[in-house]
Amino acid sequence: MDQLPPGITGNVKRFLSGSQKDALQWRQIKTLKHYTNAFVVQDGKVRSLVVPFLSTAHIKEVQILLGMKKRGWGIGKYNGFGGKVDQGETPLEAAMRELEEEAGIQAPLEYAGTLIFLTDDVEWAFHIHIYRADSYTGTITESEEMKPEWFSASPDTTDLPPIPFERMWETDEAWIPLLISKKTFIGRADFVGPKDQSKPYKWWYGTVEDS
Ligand SMILES: COc1nc(N)nc2c1ncn2[C@H]1C[C@H](O)[C@@H](COP(=O)(O)OP(=O)(O)OP(=O)(O)O)O1
Repeated sequence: MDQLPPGITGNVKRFLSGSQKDALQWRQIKTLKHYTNAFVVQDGKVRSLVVPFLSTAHIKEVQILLGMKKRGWGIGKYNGFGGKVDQGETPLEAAMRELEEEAGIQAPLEYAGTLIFLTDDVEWAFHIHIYRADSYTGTITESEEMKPEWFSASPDTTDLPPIPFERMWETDEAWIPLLISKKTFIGRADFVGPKDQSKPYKWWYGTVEDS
């Protein structure tokens, strides 16, 4: 196995890695702050596609709920719902709280993966606990922080817009497919540049193997 980036542990298998400039090293992790990010991924309608001269294929749509961040860190970007883990909370409790505060819903969240992000303007490493759920209860409601919207993970079969990767954090495109296909993942991405224009220069994503 190739050398794992600092902060990545466990029985992992590399899925994708890269760098803009090979000479640059991983940033040093001085302190970690814990964050959450929660996604609802649900089956949509079953569509029938007629394949000429062959048969009719029945394709199930997959839909993902994202929120457009209206303020603060990552403003204007689409992401899952989440924020800092408060003192005395477990990451799961924080994820449930943030999902309710930001999207107005409750969901049976399950652990999906872990991401570590470092960047110029912030001296700590973001340790993000990612969760997903297949269903939710309550009414999806826009909050002061997030504007929720459904997107399609199977764009040819639906009227919903495709996942807006061009308006998400760069490198999200690497792990969102793992989240959707329920493969537990772990990753790290180091960014450079000022806050709203920071770009990844080194990244590593892997799947977590059963031990
Ligand atoms: C590249 O960096 C990031 N990528 C992705 N996909 N998500 C990220 C990245 N950096 C941070 N995040 C996530 C982690 C959290 O879910 C939010 C940030 O949380 P926020 O700063 O809004 O924390 P809150 O507790 O909500 O802050 P308030 O005090 O403003 O409520 O973004």
